[in-house]
Amino acid sequence: MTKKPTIAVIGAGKWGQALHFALSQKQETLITSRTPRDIKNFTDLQTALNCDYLIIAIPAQQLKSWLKENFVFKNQKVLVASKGIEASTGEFLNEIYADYVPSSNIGFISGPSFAAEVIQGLPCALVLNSTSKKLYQEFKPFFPSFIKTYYSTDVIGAEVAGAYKNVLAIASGICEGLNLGKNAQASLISRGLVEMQRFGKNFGAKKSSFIGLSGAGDLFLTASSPMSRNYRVGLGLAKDKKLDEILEELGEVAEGVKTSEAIYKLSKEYNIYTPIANEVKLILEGKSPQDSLKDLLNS
Ligand SMILES: NC(=O)C1=CN([C@@H]2O[C@H](COP(=O)(O)OP(=O)(O)OC[C@H]3O[C@@H](n4cnc5c(N)ncnc54)[C@H](OP(=O)(O)O)[C@@H]3O)[C@@H](O)[C@H]2O)C=CC1
Ligand SMILES: O=C(CO)COP(=O)(O)O
Repeated sequence: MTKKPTIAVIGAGKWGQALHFALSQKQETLITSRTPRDIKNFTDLQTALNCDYLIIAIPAQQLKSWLKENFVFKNQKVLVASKGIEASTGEFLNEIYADYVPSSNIGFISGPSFAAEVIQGLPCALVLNSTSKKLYQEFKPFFPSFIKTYYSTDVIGAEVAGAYKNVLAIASGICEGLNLGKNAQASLISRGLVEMQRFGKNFGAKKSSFIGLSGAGDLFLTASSPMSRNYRVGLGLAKDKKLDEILEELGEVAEGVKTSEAIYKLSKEYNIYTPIANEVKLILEGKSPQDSLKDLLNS
């Protein structure tokens, strides 16, 4: 008799818990995290790492050290749920994972998906991006009927879109907080979409990923709703709050903050025109949003 496959979510923040809820509709799904929690099927890290299938929902900036300290490859199939670019090195997450998991065993989740809605079982559509269609076909049956899954091979496109939209959501929150109006916000979001596509193209991303769920889908979601943590960072910056204070109040990760540094670094290195992301990075460092607005209008 063949053994039933085992699956675990690693990282019990908002997204990890929502994915755990979703996957638990179809099969017993384990969950683990740095801080123990009173959640059904919560387990220790070693038990989770021994599962056949893993979904890893650890913030992008913590990933490298977490993998180094904890991860041992035992032929597990991995789905990455994080959205960000490592700020200190400018590395994409697929590059960081490449030291631990072969490309045949790894996929990246993208698309519009607020954890708060997924954990209520509300419908959504996600893209599972992997060079291996077999990996997609193995993960697909784990997802419940309220989540429609699509397959794409464009790993870098999904990664850039998921990371970049967080920075643009900060910009959009600033726009809202400054009461610049819906015309300005729509212009910002659509130029942001062009900008992220230009950035992605430099790294080999496909255009189609940016006009689909991973790009436009996730950007429209997060850049238009205070449900987004990144958008709320922008609202706070527009009200002249200090970044530390905003992040403390948030109490959850806002990946766009560090990802704006990574984009700034990469855009300088590769000479890519990324005006909106650059202004977000400068505002986070103290530039006045009004000065950024002037500079964007005149660039
Ligand atoms: N929330 C959402 O709607 C969505 C989030 N994402 C992405 O998923 C990722 C996680 O987000 P989310 O769950 O919402 O964030 P949260 O802030 O809710 O949770 C992050 C979790 O990461 C864990 N963590 C933090 N630092 C470390 C570390 N050094 N080692 C191990 N674990 C650590 C913490 O675990 P502990 O509490 O146990 O210490 C914490 O619960 C992000 O990249 C985000 O962009 C993607 C789609 C949707
Ligand atoms: O990625 C998300 C939804 O798809 C969540 O966005 P925030 O991290 O800004 O809340």
